[in-house]
Amino acid sequence: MGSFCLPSTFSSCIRSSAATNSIAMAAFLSHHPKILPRPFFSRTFRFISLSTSTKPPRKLFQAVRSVATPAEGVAGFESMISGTERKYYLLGGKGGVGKTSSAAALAVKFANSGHPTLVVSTDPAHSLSDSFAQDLTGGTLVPVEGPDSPLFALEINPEKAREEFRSTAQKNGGTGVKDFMDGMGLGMLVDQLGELKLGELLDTPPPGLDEAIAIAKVIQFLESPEYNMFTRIVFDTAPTGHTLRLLSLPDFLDASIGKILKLRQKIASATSAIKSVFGQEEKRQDAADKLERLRERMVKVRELFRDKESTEFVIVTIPTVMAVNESSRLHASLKKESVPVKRLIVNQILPPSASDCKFCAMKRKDQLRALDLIRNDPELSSLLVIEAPLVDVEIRGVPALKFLGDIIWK
Ligand SMILES: Nc1ncnc2c1ncn2[C@@H]1O[C@H](COP(=O)(O)OP(=O)(O)OP(=O)(O)O)[C@@H](O)[C@H]1O
Repeated sequence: MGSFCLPSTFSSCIRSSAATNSIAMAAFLSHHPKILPRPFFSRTFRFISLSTSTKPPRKLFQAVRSVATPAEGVAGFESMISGTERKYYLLGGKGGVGKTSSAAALAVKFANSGHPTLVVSTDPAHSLSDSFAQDLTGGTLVPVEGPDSPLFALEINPEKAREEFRSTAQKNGGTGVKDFMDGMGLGMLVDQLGELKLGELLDTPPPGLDEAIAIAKVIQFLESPEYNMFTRIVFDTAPTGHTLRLLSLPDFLDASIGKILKLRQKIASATSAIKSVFGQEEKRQDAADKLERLRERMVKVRELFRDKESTEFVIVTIPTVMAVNESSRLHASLKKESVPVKRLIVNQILPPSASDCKFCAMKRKDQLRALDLIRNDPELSSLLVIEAPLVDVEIRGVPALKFLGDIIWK
């Protein structure tokens, strides 16, 4: 009999029956015989069962099913896969609640539904590689093996990008920096920062640089033919604070660029007569044009984040008072930024207990209270709540993500 143990004082509490597991596994495999690599067959997926008795298959499937509380006008997963125009899904929430697992599972589900999909991590502490059990580091597109349609992953590595930036700055006396930033779609910022000491700037990176790099990648998605094939793009975002900075950065850059342009205009009108005599007028105009183009791109990114037709932010949480409160604040901030939010995943829910496990019963009671809090929260009650169960193995690799995705996304 397989068992799942909480701290040793409670170790007698939680058990899952091997029979139950094998039923779940057999059902899973009968539907998806091809996708499992050999070693996976030896693994079993179990939902924590608080009962010591073996449940019949039908009961098991009730436990396996996630529960979606309908919110008015929010359709299920079918609506997420309908249409071949590109859609963006951003998943975010408090640290450790299951953002990466839910995002990776969604990406696998999209790819298995026929959508060439890209999953991007903008969390400086990446865990996509761990989630897919594949090395996805390096800052380039990496194909993920397993799904029916192409699935690529990209971990944006702000520290590595900053390092590259710093070393080119040092090696080439600054000239290589422009090429690097051009590659990131941010070349014009270098022109603007030209007179600043970049080396010093990067030793103490200004707040928002990580997000600027992530935004630069978003700009690439919008413009580069390399990314044209993707009809679904899933973002695994950093914990709440970073995400909000990421979302408000286009506004900030747009405003800053606007100010720079205005300032330049003023200086230009004072000096243009002199400069044109010395042949610098054309160069100045060219720089202003580029800045204006960058500003336009920022406007595009901002519009993208707010476009109800193409973008949705999914909040992921767990049933604890702290996580629910943070989700409520996150939704309020996203609303303020006019970012569309429809769904709330409540992850890691314990199933009802049939045993006398006091620890589990108390934990579940707490969780039910938190679920109640969600139902009565003015920010969260309007969202479609997707309840996802706690499983007793780590969700790693495509088969496991497919399994989780089939539970959450329907
Ligand atoms: N429903 C679940 N049942 C069991 N374990 C889960 C479940 N969801 C997530 N986990 C596990 O919880 C851990 C954290 O999950 P994950 O990395 O997806 O969270 P995160 O919110 O992305 O974390 P971070 O904020 O650190 O990036 C992982 O070990 C993952 O396997």
